[in-house]
Amino acid sequence: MCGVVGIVGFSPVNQSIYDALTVLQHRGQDAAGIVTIDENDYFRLRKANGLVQDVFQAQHMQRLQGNIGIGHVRYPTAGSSSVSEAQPFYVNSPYGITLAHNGNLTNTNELRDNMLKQARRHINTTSDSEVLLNILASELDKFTTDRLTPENIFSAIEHVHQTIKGAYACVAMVIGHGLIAFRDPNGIRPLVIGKRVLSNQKTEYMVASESVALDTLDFEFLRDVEPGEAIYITQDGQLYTKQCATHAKYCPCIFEYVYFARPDSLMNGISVYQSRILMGQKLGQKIAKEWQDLDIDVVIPIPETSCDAALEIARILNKPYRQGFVKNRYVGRTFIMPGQTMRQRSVRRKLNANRIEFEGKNVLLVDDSIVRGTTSQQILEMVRSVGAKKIYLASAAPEIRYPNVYGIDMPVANELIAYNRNVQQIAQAIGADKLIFQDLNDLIAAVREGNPELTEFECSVFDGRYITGDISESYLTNLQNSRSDTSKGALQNKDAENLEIYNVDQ
Ligand SMILES: O=P(O)(O)OC[C@H]1O[C@H](OP(=O)(O)OP(=O)(O)O)[C@H](O)[C@@H]1O
Ligand SMILES: NC(=O)CC[C@H](N)C(=O)O
Ligand SMILES: [Mg+2]
Repeated sequence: MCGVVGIVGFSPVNQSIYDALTVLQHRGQDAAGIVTIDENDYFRLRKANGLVQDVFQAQHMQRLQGNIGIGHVRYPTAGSSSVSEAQPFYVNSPYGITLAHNGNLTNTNELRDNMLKQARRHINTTSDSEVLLNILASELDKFTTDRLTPENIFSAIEHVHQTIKGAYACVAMVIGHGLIAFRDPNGIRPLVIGKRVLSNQKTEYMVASESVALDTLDFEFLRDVEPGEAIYITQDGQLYTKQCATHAKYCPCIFEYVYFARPDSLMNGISVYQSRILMGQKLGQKIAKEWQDLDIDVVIPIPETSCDAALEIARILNKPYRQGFVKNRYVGRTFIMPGQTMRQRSVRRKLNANRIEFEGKNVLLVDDSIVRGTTSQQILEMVRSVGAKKIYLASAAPEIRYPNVYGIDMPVANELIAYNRNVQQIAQAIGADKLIFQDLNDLIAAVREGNPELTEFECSVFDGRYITGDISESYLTNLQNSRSDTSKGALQNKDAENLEIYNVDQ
């Protein structure tokens, strides 16, 4: 669930893009990149594996000159996690284009073949985002004029929408022109736009995955970029917008609200924080109804994302809410780490139990979601070892039984703890005395309450329905073969690092 940002300003944007990426860090911890256009119309690029604070040193920031730029934090969901697949990507023709992408394409292989056969474009990595950039480049290349008009750009995006499938929220820059941003016709991945009016009345624009990036930089939130819509902001600050898809509709990813997004973001008109409070409320009511005679002493969240929901559950159940775990602030999110071994090792380093809150008590632990069960298995073991009597577990999201193909790295059903198991069997596998999940209808209702105009959500991990209509059994089998934890490990060991052609180490 990468994070993207783009700014068209009237003074250097390097620091602002850096700051925006730091507040989008929760969306991707694997690699970060910034590209700017300097006053001589050269791209200036720095990207590498690591957190934002590690990737950009003073010497990189000084080189990232220019008043227009884009940035990316990466959580790999296609290809490898090698630095050669860090974003933004660059292509030199036409004009010189760079692009950063959040999401995942579902027809990448076919597109890659077509690019080679029809446009004679070679793609040097296994990244779907490099394919996407080449499709955009190839569409822009069809105009023979020296300068593209806004209509040319929108027409190119229309064709991009017709060609690619899947989820994408993108920012791109074209030398001599400006910044382009666009969102897939289902609006699966988020994208917002904001502005900042300077004292000389000039307006700077910013697009970002989450509104929290606008807040941090004192940009005024304008609105969500609509599904299918494209935004074009020229290098001198003129804003153009157009709906570029014929059947655009809102079907945003519900997992953004469950886990990915920051609670202080406003996404598709819905406060993420409010949706989590409501998830807690609904689950609290279900627990009160179904576990009437359960003797719960205390409600404890598994930090960090579950805290908002857990607090509300405690309120509904009229039980004390306690911080039973201490979270190590120097360990990031475990779910978005690339391999299962790393995820497993990190849970124990990240969370430690406060014995006093557990000893001799019946505890209700709350998590926002249970995916592979990595967190809950280890946490429950730890909680038992510090003397908890009974351990009950509640998940603010329903059982996750299906792979995701739109930008969440859960490509294989049998890696999911709920796959082929009923609630009792999951409880047993995790080691819980009792387990309860949110109902899907309640989850949808909790999120929808913030914006009742939204009628559809992308819920495939819960119900196995894929909105783009192109996900077959054989697609999922291929995905399993290429992206399971075992095959990813093999790729990493082979030669993914050698794919690099741009040396970005310095
Ligand atoms: O069942 P699993 O495969 O372990 O995945 C689910 C867990 O992973 C996430 O936490 P994470 O540590 O990524 O981030 P957080 O601090 O935001 O909760 C999520 O909040 C759950 O706790
Ligand atoms: N999580 C994402 O949005 C990933 C973007 C892209 N598919 C990549 O793997 O780099
Ligand atoms: Mg968590």
